[in-house]
Amino acid sequence: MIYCLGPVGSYSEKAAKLFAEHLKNSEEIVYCNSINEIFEKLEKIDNSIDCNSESMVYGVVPSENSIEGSVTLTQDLLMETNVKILAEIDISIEHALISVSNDKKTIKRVLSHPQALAQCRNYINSNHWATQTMESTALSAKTVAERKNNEIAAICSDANAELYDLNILDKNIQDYKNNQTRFLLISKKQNKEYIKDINFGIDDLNKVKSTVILELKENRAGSLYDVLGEFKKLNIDLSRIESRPSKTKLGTYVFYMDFEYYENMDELFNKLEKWVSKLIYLGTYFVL
Ligand SMILES: O=C(O)C(=O)C[C@]1(C(=O)O)C=C[C@@H](O)C=C1
Repeated sequence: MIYCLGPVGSYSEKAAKLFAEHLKNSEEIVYCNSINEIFEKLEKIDNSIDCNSESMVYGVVPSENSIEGSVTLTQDLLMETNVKILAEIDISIEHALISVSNDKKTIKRVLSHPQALAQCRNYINSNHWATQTMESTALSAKTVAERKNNEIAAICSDANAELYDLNILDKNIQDYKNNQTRFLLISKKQNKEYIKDINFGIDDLNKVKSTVILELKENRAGSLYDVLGEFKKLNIDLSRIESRPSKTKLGTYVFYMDFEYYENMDELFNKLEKWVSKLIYLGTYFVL
């Protein structure tokens, strides 16, 4: 079973279907109303079941977009809940404008997920439309269909036009044409060795990476440098470093780091422990 942001027609559903192709017995997709709900559902699960079990429960969440950057809610919930990352996939996002109206001139307000509205900011501003945020792009399409109002339109994938019987008024409307969102497959599990549990049919370790969240012990000159030095000494290539507020005090941060496969994580963690007060290991996982 895979929890993802619904309803039918969301980009998260598309990601969930792609992940499902690699998972045994996990074709069933369960639609949630929000990203929070996905994490809440996973948190409640008994984590003693093993990854190959038919009852394994997964979640799919958006983590990062090429125009807007991090999906901060997902980043925060990764830190605050006890889930692990099992795989990652990047999806091309092409937004369309859809409505019950078949004339763009009647539109006064556009509905969508905040990430999608932000990805189309210039387009929306140039048309002088008001905006309304929704929990997902597909929910905005569903809402537009239900309200039957010529003045509102949804920003979502063009597939929603057929799903909700609406007209496509414009296609490929995001401000930068090459728009991609990264999605994560997550589950609740303690085991450090997921990579051995799940068979994604990938042997290439170049397609494996790890993510940790670190909080520095001290705020002094060179404390981040010391942490980065441990990666350098072990010759581990970092692919992302991002800071988020620690939420304990203004001006204090935690660091999210993605890095290439390294066979001895305990060795790395032992070295990092000297410099960090918190180390959350989010997993070693496949890039599909
Ligand atoms: O609303 C959706 O369809 C989603 O799956 C969410 C989401 C996101 O949160 O980034 C996914 C892809 C797009 O970047 C816009 C919205």
